[in-house]
Amino acid sequence: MNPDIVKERQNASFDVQKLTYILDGGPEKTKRRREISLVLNDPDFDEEDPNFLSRSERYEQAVRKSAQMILKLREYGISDPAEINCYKSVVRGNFHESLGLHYVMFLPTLYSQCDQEQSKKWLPLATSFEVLGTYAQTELGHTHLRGLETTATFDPTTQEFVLNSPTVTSIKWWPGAGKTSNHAVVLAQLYTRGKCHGLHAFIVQLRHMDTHEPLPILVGDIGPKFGFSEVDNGFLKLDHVRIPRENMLMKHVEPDGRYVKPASAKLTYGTMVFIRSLLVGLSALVMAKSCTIAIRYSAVRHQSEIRSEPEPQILDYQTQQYKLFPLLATAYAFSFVGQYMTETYYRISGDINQGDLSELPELHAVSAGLKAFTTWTTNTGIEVCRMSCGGHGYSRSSALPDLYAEFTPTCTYEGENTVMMLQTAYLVKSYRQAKAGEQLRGIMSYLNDMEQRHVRAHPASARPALVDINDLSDLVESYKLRAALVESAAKSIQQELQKRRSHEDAWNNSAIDLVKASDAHCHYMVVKLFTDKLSEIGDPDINLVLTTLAQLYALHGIALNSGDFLQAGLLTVPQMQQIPVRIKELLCLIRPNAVALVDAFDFPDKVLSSVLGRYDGNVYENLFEWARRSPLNATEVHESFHKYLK
Ligand SMILES: CCCCCCCC/C=C\CCCCCCCCCCCC(=O)SCCNC(=O)CCNC(=O)[C@H](O)C(C)(C)COP(=O)(O)OP(=O)(O)OC[C@H]1O[C@@H](n2cnc3c(N)ncnc32)[C@H](O)[C@@H]1OP(=O)(O)O
Ligand SMILES: Cc1cc2nc3c(=O)[nH]c(=O)nc-3n(C[C@H](O)[C@H](O)[C@H](O)COP(=O)(O)OP(=O)(O)OC[C@H]3O[C@@H](n4cnc5c(N)ncnc54)[C@H](O)[C@@H]3O)c2cc1C
Repeated sequence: MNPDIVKERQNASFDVQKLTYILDGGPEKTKRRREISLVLNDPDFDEEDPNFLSRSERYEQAVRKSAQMILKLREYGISDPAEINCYKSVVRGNFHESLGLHYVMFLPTLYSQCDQEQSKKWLPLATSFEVLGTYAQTELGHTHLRGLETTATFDPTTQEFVLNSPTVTSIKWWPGAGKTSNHAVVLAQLYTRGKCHGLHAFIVQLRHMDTHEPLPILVGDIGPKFGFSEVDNGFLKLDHVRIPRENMLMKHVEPDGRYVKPASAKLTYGTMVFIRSLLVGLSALVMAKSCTIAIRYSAVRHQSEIRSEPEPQILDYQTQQYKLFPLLATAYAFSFVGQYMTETYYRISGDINQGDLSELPELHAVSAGLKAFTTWTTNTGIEVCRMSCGGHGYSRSSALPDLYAEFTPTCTYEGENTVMMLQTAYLVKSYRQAKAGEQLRGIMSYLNDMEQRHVRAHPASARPALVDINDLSDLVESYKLRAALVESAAKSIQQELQKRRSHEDAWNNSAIDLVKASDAHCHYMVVKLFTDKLSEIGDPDINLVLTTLAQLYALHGIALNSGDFLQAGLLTVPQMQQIPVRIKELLCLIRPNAVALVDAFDFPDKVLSSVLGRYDGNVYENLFEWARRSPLNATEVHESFHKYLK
């Protein structure tokens, strides 16, 4: 064990184990997660470091691993979805799996959209993996749902739908598992009795069940990408492919071609809401991994000098702490927000299953906004962690390049982030309702008293100083009032309308304000949820260290967005000047606990797969060992010498 890291752990002021329990949701859950993590010792999962393999080899290794996972899940009798998820995230490490789409999109779509008869037919096939599925929605030319071109036209004479990609732009593009799957949920515009009824979901068989040969359908892999090398993102061109009427999910077409309206057309989009909710938790997980690597490495790396003494640990540099500790605070904040998002998703989708759709718009708005907010922040955070590790952060042995490459598409897939932020229509609508005197409930209720508070541009000196910057509840209140930026967005729309612009143009001309408002709303939610969580934590040592992190998260966010807080007169200039001073004090308070705080995330070394982030801190000897395994070192003299240089 590296002596620096040993010393760091001795300095901790709290019980790391107890904090792990809080993150997991209780000691029982930690125990079970650790039991599941024992799978890492299973020799059937021994594998080559993917960084040393070609794309095809990586795909093959991933398929083998996916198949092994299925067998092992059966062998160990793991069937609870949360446990399956835990098991898989341990085995997957920092990479995706080729059967990922089957689990996260194909199966959930079947679960939520099959009627009884369809469930009877498809669920046994899909849960036994005879049917391997993907989710084919995006097209070469469009992602916007109303713009999708693939059609499904009902033919009452044969009781079939005819699926067609009429143009190049209508070819399905991106769905994972182009080579792996034999079925797809295809999203297509439904036509019956000559009328279009919008987007609906259909189950389409793509390949022969025994030979895996494609049916008369063009299907394949779209080629190498920035990351996602284990995943065969695919293309799919349907040329008048016929499927039985029963393959339409939720069965909205009667045998005579009559269309039966669903309770809400948006139920077809439910799987996206599910994944967006999951991505909030994934952001927390990846931010936590990145911080673990960068902070442990910063504790064992010595460089340069502060005083004329031996080289200090780089974690002692104030600038290093300023790079990493706000991200550490963010990892904790997002972990609690991830827990909230999961609970909210299951609560509201439970109500939806019971026929109560009243909270669907809020679930959509919150999951879209938090997905965008947390993935954007994490995406930037991983790169900060990588650069804070200097040159060694650039080596794939650090895992940080892979974490970035695998994570960055979360800002794009499942709804491009700007587009998701623009789903703030709900916020503006809520604002208008509140203004008209309606009492809002839930997370939007803060808009109820906006008219009284009138938060808008004010000379800061003209307002009383409302805020004690050391008081978290005051900071939450400030974020809440800043979230009233929605008022500016609503006003911008109003001004545009007064200029006789159409509603659509008024919206587009206010889009920057809308995204800002949405961002401010999400930021408020994160600060509030982090602060609320503190009241649940009884252990005084843990409460203290998490309060310090929550203060750092809140103040750092204000420092980064000082213009908003000053403009709205929420903080005075002298208060603003105190914030950097307080941030520096908080960095000093966090410093002795930094390693313990990342230890509490409890990532096994094999899951982190990072030489820099090793628990024992023995970085240098293992970096050397890793480099020696590079395929270029397989022979002392590379064949290119004989071919070209000699
Ligand atoms: C420590 C913590 C541990 C936690 C561990 C967590 C572990 C997690 C493990 C695994 C994680 C999963 C890993 C994932 C790997 C996944 C691999 C990749 C998957 C990628 C798959 C995809 O990308 S699939 C394709 C996705 N495509 C999109 O998202 C398209 C985006 N576009 C849209 O959604 C829509 O076009 C739009 C919303 C932008 C517009 O909708 P529409 O076209 O209908 O137009 P309107 O603007 O008119 O909207 C009408 C109306 O409907 C409302 N609305 C829209 N969408 C919804 C919805 N989904 N639900 C409810 N309501 C909706 C909209 O707000 C409008 O409302 P109005 O009231 O009429 O204004
Ligand atoms: C790794 C990966 C896996 C994927 N897996 C799947 C899958 O399994 N199944 C599937 O169906 N799809 C999948 N996708 C596709 C993914 O869902 C889309 O790429 C995503 O929804 C974004 O759409 P787009 O690529 O068309 O981007 P575009 O919408 O073309 O975005 C390009 C730019 O235009 C801007 N823009 C677009 N519309 C607006 C607007 N209304 N207002 C303001 N700005 C706008 C965006 O902000 C962005 O800056 C995957 C994508 C990736 C990268």
